Amino acid sequence: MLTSALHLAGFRGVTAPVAACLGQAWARSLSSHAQDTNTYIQQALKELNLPQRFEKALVTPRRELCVQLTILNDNNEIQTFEAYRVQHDNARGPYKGGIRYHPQCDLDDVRSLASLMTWKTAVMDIPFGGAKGGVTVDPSTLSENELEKLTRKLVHSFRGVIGPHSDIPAPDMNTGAREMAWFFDEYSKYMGFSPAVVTGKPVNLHGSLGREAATGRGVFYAIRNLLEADGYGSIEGKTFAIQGFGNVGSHAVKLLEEHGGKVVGVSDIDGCLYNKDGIDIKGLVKHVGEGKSILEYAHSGNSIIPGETIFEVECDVFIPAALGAVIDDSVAQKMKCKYIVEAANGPTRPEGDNVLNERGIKILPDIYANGGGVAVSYMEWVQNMQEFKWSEAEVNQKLEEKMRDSFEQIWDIHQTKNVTMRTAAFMLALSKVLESRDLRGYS
Ligand SMILES: NC(=O)C1=CN([C@@H]2O[C@H](COP(=O)(O)OP(=O)(O)OC[C@H]3O[C@@H](n4cnc5c(N)ncnc54)[C@H](O)[C@@H]3O)[C@@H](O)[C@H]2O)C=CC1
Ligand SMILES: O=C(O)CCC(=O)C(=O)O
Repeated sequence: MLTSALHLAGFRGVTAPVAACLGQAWARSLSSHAQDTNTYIQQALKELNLPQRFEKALVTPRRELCVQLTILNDNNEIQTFEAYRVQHDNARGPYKGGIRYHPQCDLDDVRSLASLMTWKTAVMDIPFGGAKGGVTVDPSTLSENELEKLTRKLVHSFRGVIGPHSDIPAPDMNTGAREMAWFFDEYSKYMGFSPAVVTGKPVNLHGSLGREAATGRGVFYAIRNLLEADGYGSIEGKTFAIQGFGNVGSHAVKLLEEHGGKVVGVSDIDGCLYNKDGIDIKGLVKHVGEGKSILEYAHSGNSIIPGETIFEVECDVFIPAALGAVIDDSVAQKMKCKYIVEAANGPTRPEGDNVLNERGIKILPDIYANGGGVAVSYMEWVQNMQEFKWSEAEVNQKLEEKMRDSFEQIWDIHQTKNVTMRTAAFMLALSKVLESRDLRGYS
């Protein structure tokens, strides 16, 4: 595959993609998040010895949709929100990627996340491209009724560019099965029954068994593969610290605990819990499931420390599982772990990445480590298309195989080309996307 990428070095030029962003200037300069992702693309292109002329086509999204959503809130007042769908690349298949509800979500953020999806689906060898969506909203300030109205309005605005064969959304931060059910229902009102328009749906509404836990489960397999390949042994007795205890984080550390791992630090938006002897994760999952804050779990040896000190917790593996761009150079200097496994999207900034590489801290990158979610989303889509249902054991087994196959390819490039695992993963992804573009005759 590397050979085919090198062969592509001589291939004809690539078209400037079609991009249309309503309401915001298309040509505005890229700021932090998107530029960070582009830096990693540039590093991999250099290692592949591919000409820089590929860069523009690979970093530029093919389409951007920016809309304003208006809802009548519970007090009968009008509220408006910015929403985005960025379709980055579809050379390998329909656009695919989650929808995030977050107060700091903006176009730059979504651009970066959409690009990461293109590379992630390629690394995971799933026949999809990459996209991402987001709404600038703090969902904790809205009632369930208001969130439902917002989600249905989103479908109304996006329905022209999404579809089971064109662009398939999924959950991301602050969205889950409930929002996906509203999404499926609203889209089906316009287009007829279409369960495959969105993945991550409730199991009783055409969702896949295993999808809810899939990203965290994939992170668990990723850690296991890494420790084994690097000769560091099994998960048993190793220590872990995690930022983020939502869908991805909680499922990942629950499995780590079940396999003998000791989770010494857990942080979320409220703060950080620390216990050098290991936090009882099973108990914490139950506690948080009852709607309580992790900080109310400060007993039996658990102490509360400031949220940002999670990065300084001594452990074998640190898992960022919340927001992007949290590990910059100054945070990277303070980290006391042997490995970082990126469950979040884009948690490490390039300058932080450099520091960590210099310090010998090994990073398993997001485009592989959190790829379990989209892998099982693909399985959900396949089941919807076939009107068939697989057992949870079948789904988990296929996920485990996918995580192993992709890891082996990344590890092989990492070892043979003497590059970081991040660069190896991007080299793998770029070569696949470029090959598809070539085969399709993009010029
Ligand atoms: N849900 C999915 O299937 C996938 C999610 N991801 C990524 O994983 C990450 C987490 O996503 P989810 O678990 O789905 O979101 P979630 O909304 O279920 O949980 C987010 C967690 O992050 C915490 N958090 C938010 N802001 C924080 C801050 N400033 N400091 C510390 N903690 C903070 C929240 O308290 C919560 O525990 C995101 O980067 C997302 O893009 C990646 C692949 C798939
Ligand atoms: O499940 C999916 O389709 C995409 C999930 C996602 O947004 C991600 O992997 O970052």
